[in-house]
Amino acid sequence: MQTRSVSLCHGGQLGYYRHASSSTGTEMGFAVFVPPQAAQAPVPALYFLAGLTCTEETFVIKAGAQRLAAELGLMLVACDTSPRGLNLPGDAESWDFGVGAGFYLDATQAPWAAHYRMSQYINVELPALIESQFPARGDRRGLFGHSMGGHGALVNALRHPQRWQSVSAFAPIANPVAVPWGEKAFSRYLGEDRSAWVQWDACELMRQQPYPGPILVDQGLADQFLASQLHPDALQAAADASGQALTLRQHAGYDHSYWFIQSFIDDHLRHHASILLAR
Ligand SMILES: N[C@@H](CCC(=O)N[C@@H](CS)C(=O)NCC(=O)O)C(=O)O
Repeated sequence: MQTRSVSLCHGGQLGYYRHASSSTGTEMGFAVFVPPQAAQAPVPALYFLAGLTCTEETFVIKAGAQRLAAELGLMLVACDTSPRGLNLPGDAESWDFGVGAGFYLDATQAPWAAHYRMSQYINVELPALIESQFPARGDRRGLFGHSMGGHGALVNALRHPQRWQSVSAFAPIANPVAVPWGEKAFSRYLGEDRSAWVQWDACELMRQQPYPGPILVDQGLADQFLASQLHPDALQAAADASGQALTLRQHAGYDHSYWFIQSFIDDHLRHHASILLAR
């Protein structure tokens, strides 16, 4: 692991790092905010998954999460949205597929399957690295994200509830099998057989087996992607059908941007803290 920079922030420490990832076969960047409480004892870590076109820097710079994380005693971890630097055919032709658009799944189709293994990365490799290099508890992890990363948080928590003790999402792509972003990515990463897609769709997974805890989702009603790509109504229907405890809050006037995230980030940190810091 290589340290790019470390800065004091709200009494804690914000660092940017790089490492050679065995999941992706590339160098991956990530950011960690260590709250001041970690000087006394290991703290819970809350992992953020960003949306299309973002990097590990986006959340750190734009969400405004560090102040309250420092107060609550939560570590924050932000990772990149895909492998980079591979130059696979077609990986840089569009902003919603390939570089910056890994969808937090494990691809099964060539040439993506060898490198686009973001689910393995966020579920296994990154927590192992974080818990060996930082004062993070291995028994209290939270997962949240935005848009493509909201999809990533929901599906990975639903698939691995034993790894993630809390989960929430901002404007998630809630039903990717039914929208253009999901269809484009899944048909290439997972192949044309749609039966393989359902294992990476939050609505489908929730109907099979609800997540064993409450889920918080915030959605802006002026979000430019709401009708075409996000489908929170499908998530609510899946929750109703499966008995999932879901708090879906819809906010008039808010769009898809980090101004929306910044406006509700405190509620998400408190949601995770209420679970991860409970005795
Ligand atoms: N590049 C796209 C927008 C992509 C986009 O909105 N990405 C969202 C996630 S889906 C984001 O968080 N962008 C980074 C930002 O707002 O800082 C466009 O030009 O329309």
